[in-house]
Amino acid sequence: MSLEGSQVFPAALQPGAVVGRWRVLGTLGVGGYGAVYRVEPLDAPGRSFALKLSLHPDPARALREMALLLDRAWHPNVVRVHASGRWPDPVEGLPYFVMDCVEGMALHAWAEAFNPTFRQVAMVGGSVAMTLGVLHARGVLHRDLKPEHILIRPREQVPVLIDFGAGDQTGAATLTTTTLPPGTLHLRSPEAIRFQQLHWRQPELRYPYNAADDLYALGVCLYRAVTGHYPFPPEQEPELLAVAITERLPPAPRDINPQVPESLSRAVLRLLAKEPEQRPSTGEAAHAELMRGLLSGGSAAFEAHLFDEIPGTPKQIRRPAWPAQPYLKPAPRAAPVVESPRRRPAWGWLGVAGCLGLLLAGPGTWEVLLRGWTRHTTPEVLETVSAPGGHKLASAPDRPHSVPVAAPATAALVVAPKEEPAPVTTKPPAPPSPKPGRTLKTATIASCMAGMACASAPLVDRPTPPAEDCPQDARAAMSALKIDTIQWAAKFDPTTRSDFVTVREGRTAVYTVGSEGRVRHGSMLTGTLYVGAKRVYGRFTQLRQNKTGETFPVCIELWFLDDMTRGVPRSEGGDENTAVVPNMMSVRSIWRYDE
Ligand SMILES: Nc1ncnc2c1ncn2[C@@H]1O[C@H](COP(=O)(O)OP(=O)(O)OP(=O)(O)O)[C@@H](O)[C@H]1O
Repeated sequence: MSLEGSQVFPAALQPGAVVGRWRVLGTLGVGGYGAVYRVEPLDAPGRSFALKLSLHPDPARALREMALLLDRAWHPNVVRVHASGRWPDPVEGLPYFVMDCVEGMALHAWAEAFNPTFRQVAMVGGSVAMTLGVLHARGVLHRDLKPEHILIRPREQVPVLIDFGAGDQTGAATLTTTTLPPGTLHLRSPEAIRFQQLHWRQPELRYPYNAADDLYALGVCLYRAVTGHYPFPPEQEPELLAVAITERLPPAPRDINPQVPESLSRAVLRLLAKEPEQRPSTGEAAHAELMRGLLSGGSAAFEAHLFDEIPGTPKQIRRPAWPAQPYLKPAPRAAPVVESPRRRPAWGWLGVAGCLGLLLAGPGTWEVLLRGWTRHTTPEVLETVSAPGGHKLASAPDRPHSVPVAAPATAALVVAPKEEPAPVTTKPPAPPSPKPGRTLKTATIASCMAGMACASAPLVDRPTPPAEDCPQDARAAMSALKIDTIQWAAKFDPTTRSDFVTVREGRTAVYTVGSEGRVRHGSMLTGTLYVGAKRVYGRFTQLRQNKTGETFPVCIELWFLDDMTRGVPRSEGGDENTAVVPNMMSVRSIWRYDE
């Protein structure tokens, strides 16, 4: 392959390409930050290593990951680094480092492909917990633990942690430019999400990520391994997912897969406790809990295999079903997570958490709660936050930031018929209605009447949304659709003849006008609107192709052609949550959402 080609596509090196003194043999994976290749040394062919080539010229993240792996994160269960450099220019090029090539499978894939015993899973989980314990004691946090980052070597059944790119160590300057470190929503702890909801108007604040967050993520990984499902379905709308993580108790693993030994089920659920202080306090404590049943009398249950095999098709497992109503019980804040009440919820559950949460939560949460409220009018609706079409099998796309390499190049461009959020447009010249603040006040008064002390919601202008990189899969999809460098017209409400519409902050959908690239006229863009004092900003992350219903990840923003600036100027009217704007506006594809 030519050097020129390689320079342009660091994520697509072909076998035979040479990086420093390493020859590429194949691709192991492509994540949001780096492409990982199987390589061999030019001077010692036949030995396999993994080379992670940064997709970004800024060396900060790669250097930080390397420094962690070489120094404080050194551990037998953590991938080891052997060499580093820059490519193609040894000084100015993209940073890369070379590590052990872990001949293993991601934890969830291993669980399903090998159908190990609960003993083996408990040992693997315990080993990861111990490793985290050691790292935490050294001040190292992984911060992006997920099944894809726990590789299991099948022969020895030894877990190896990879991808410390989001990792942190005490004393290091923060690289994070967002409230939360890079990560995946369905693995975020409830307290991290609550922090973001409380402080969404202060993007300069950084969540103090800590050991309890890593242990929560381990709980999610183990839940996925022993049940075949994530405790909260990743394919849910992000707002619903966030509410579920903060407010709902997942079913015990044993309720999904009755084979899970009681003690293991309890240990996994403890890792998922809503409050960090209800989780094991250290990795070592988590290890002890995961091992408890193995060492006591009930160890026979640990000899069972995770899943039943489908008769007549050895090696094919039957994944346990996920209940249609998984979250029947609200999570009372500060109650032990293992003691889930059977009662139907009363008004009182909106208590202190509801009061504070409703007053201070981010727009997504407001929107979700409001939708529930207006549709059902009783608080019981908040019990059912499962995905509209029920929980999908865990093999459905998990939305990791890494794109599995085995998938075809168009893997991100999946057909995923899924209920979209209703557009939040309302027709002018009617005044903004219903006013979210009013509905929320009703809800808030209800919770205040339950005896809680409540303050009134602050009415401040929102800062512009924080900067954010466009994920790799969205870039690939936009290139494939041939819309990566264009701006085109869209309408908030294609059914009205009005020139202006009233829009509301939160989840929204707009419709493209005219076809561009491979995108049809009338395709739907879904995303989030931010209502500022002068302009309305919009970030759209999914495109649904008109007629075919195919969905694609994208990075598209509202753009105003007249002044060539992000966002659409507000017309007269509206309030802090709603704005009157032209129905027809421009959108443009971007590779980074800027502040
Ligand atoms: N040392 C390794 N041995 C084998 N495979 C690896 C190794 N390191 C990474 N991989 C594979 O490459 C994929 C991407 O690597 P990695 O997660 O480090 O990249 P990233 O850009 O930081 O990803 P993310 O977007 O998840 O943060 C991994 O999910 C894994 O499948």
